[in-house]
Amino acid sequence: MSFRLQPAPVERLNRCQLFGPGSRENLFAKMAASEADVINIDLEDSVAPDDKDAARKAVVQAIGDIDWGDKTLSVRINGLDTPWWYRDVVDLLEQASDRLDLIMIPKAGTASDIYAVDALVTAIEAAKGRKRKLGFEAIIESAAGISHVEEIAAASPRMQAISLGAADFAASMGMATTGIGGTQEDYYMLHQGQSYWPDPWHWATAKIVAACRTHGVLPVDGPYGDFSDADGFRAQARRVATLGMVGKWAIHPSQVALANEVFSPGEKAVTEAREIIAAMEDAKKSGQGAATYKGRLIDIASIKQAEVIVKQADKIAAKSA
Ligand SMILES: CC(=O)SCCNC(=O)CCNC(=O)[C@H](O)C(C)(C)COP(=O)(O)OP(=O)(O)OC[C@H]1O[C@@H](n2cnc3c(N)ncnc32)[C@H](O)[C@@H]1OP(=O)(O)O
Ligand SMILES: O=CC(=O)O
Ligand SMILES: [Mg+2]
Repeated sequence: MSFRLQPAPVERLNRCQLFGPGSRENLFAKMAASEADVINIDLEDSVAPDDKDAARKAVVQAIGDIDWGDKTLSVRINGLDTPWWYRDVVDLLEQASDRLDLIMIPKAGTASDIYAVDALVTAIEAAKGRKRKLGFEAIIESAAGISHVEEIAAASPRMQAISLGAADFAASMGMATTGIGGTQEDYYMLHQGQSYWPDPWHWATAKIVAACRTHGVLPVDGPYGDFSDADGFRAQARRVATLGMVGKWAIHPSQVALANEVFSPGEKAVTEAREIIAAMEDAKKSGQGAATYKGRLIDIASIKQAEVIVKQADKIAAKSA
């Protein structure tokens, strides 16, 4: 282990981030009433250019007007390659209430992108005497973003989460697909006449998780476009959960329960994790660093693995208490 301990990410649930266009005001109350841990109101790609100004105005208003309960509230601003992003930041910080928790920076390509937004946010917070410091989340959805993901994760103490955006990522990488996430028909292996479909998102997912874990940032999976395919969503979510991601976006309300289900450890997993911790306590008392649990090796590392599950279960229990 490096002498530098791995920093802990922010202590909050992030199982599901529900998205909705900032131009569809009638969805805001429905989003607030959902079971998602995080709400992302979008000013970027789901809002048409002609609607940008009206959407921004509506979002600024809704941040203060709607009861968002205990949800983490985030607004996705426009990309730094557009004429809209600075106005998004200025109006959100000058005019919206401090109920806003985060802004999401799309298409982050380098640490300088985060730095530029940080500089603007810091200046407005000081000028306006805003008491709550705004947090950031970013989307990795370009070749540049995935190449520089570690410096992006480290770019600002405001950074709380990073998502993989499969749609723009596929476009930027020149991938031969129009699907958003999930299995890709032509990405297969042939063995003895049988086809197998590996995960084309695996490399990017693992790279994002490593960068995030190094710098105490939450790694999150982005959209699964086919919202009629619950099984496909579940499979994608289970794969990224296994690789260390803490949650997934929902681009339709039907995906919220699916994400919550996958990123909430089941009773069996929690019981087993608690039993492993207890078995290791017993082992320690008798001076052993390793023990046997259900016929398999457990050791000090098993405690840390089990704690990931127990901590998540405790956070969920605290939320519903
Ligand atoms: C690649 C990316 O960047 S993804 C992130 C950006 N994209 C987005 O934010 C898109 C988010 N999703 C949406 O805009 C919509 O869900 C769509 C366009 C996909 C489908 O919208 P609709 O055709 O209205 O969906 P549908 O008719 O199935 O809606 C069913 C119900 O859920 C509501 N609903 C739909 N989307 C949402 C949402 N995002 N949040 C909350 N409620 C919603 C509808 O108002 C409707 O409510 P009702 O039963 O009270 O009438
Ligand atoms: O913004 C998200 C994406 O998948 O692109
Ligand atoms: Mg995108």
